[in-house]
Amino acid sequence: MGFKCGAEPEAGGTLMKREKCTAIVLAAGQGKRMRSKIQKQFLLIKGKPVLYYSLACFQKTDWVDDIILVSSEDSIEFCRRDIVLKYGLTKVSKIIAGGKERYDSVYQGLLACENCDYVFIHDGARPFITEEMLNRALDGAMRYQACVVGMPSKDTIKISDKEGMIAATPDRRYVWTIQTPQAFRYSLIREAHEELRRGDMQGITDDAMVVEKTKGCRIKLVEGSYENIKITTPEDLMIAENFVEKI
Ligand SMILES: Nc1ccn([C@@H]2O[C@H](COP(=O)(O)OP(=O)(O)OP(=O)(O)O)[C@@H](O)[C@H]2O)c(=O)n1
Ligand SMILES: C[C@](O)(CO)[C@H](O)COP(=O)(O)O
Repeated sequence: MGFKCGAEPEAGGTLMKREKCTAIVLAAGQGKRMRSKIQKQFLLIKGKPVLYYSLACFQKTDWVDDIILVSSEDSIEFCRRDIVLKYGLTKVSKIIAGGKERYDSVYQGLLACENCDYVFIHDGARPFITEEMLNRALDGAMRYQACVVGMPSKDTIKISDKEGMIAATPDRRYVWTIQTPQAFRYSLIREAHEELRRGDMQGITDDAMVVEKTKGCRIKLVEGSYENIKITTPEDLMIAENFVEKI
């Protein structure tokens, strides 16, 4: 153990033949903000489950070797029968149970990886990823060990104090809203999660934060897309219905 951040960017490009790339797709959340009886990742957009779309993108991307699907314990059988088998998602090598928090589900996914060199961590609630986006993220991870997709903020961002008063206005040229997938060299993200789990995971909302807090490596930002929304509240589903026409 003891991952060292690369001082200089490594050459990006294609994976070497022996290098293995695994996608961990998270679908173990409760979807409380969606206020729906069915977990939001299983709701339908144009007749197919939200979760299907990102799995299908990893499936068709040549250099993704396998997919680990993380679901809640009682949805494993549904995922196997009604998503993986139904849509012929042959790269899904394991369907495992997640944990209480998102970072617990990620950790279970990391433990399930076998002989993995690079890993994508992706929210199953973000259906609109593309192969180009995966390419940019992997290229960034190969150069910098860690790379996340996001988009420059279209809005002016304010930081508030505890009383709800404006405390600061960051320079918008440097403000990004962060999405998934987030791509990492496997050894880096596995060690980072293990280190932080020995300490305080409070307030951890993405995987880049885990690396920031433990390893201090520079993490590359690349463009995702403004369509790469996370299905979080009911109106997101209506927006998604429009985006899916373009796939
Ligand atoms: N314990 C958890 C929590 C979240 N997730 C997954 O992480 C992604 C992003 O999380 P979020 O949108 O917050 O999903 P939920 O936790 O399901 O939503 P909510 O916070 O509204 O309950 C989703 O694909 C969700 O299924 C997970 O696998 N395990
Ligand atoms: C990982 C993430 O999707 C990046 O935007 C986001 O942080 C997940 O947050 P949530 O609290 O689980 O919605």
